[in-house]
Amino acid sequence: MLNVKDMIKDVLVSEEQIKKRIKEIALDIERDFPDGDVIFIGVLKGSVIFVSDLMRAMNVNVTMDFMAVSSYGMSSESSGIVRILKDLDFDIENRDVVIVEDIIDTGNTLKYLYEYLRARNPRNLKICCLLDKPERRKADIKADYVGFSIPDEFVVGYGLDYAEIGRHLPYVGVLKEEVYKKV
Ligand SMILES: O=P(O)(O)OC[C@H]1O[C@H](OP(=O)(O)OP(=O)(O)O)[C@H](O)[C@@H]1O
Ligand code: HPA
Ligand SMILES: [Mg+2]
Repeated sequence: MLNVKDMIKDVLVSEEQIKKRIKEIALDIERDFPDGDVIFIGVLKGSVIFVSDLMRAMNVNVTMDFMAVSSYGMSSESSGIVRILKDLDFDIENRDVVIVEDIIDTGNTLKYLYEYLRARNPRNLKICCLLDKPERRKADIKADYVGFSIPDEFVVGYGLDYAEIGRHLPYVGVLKEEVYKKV
């Protein structure tokens, strides 16, 4: 059986780099919300690993909720259509909210989510993403907290998948092109 590690071309962001950057992002969020009581909204499934590590780096109270959306499905190309598969459990009106995502690629997912959650009148609505691929942007959306800006390559690991493969890797790696491009 093909090992996921044989599908990786290079390690783009190492486990150590991720750990260090998460501490810095946590400090930035604490600086913006020193009283805590922030709601982190993780976007399933890709952000699960990031949101759980980021929460544990926080020294103020945070609560978590999740939304499930999907636009990529089993492909490496965004369909452009964002489907909500699970909505929030909690009311966010007048609350300080941070959407926590693994990656902004075309921006379609976050643009949709941002507008959707803005309509519920939170006091603050921020976006935090581990990875940003600015070259690929189609929707006009920017994150307030960014872990790493990366080139236009399809990556997996640390929550990110290709057809559900690779989420468990502790680092972010570039997928070999032959895995997702039919030649
Ligand atoms: O900026 P975009 O082009 O919209 O791409 C980013 C989104 O795509 C991926 O999710 P996916 O739909 O693959 O679901 P998953 O998190 O369950 O893997 C990723 O986790 C982001 O949510
Ligand atoms: O590079 C990526 N990898 C995994 N999932 C993604 N969703 C958008 N871009 C990516
Ligand atoms: Mg995915």
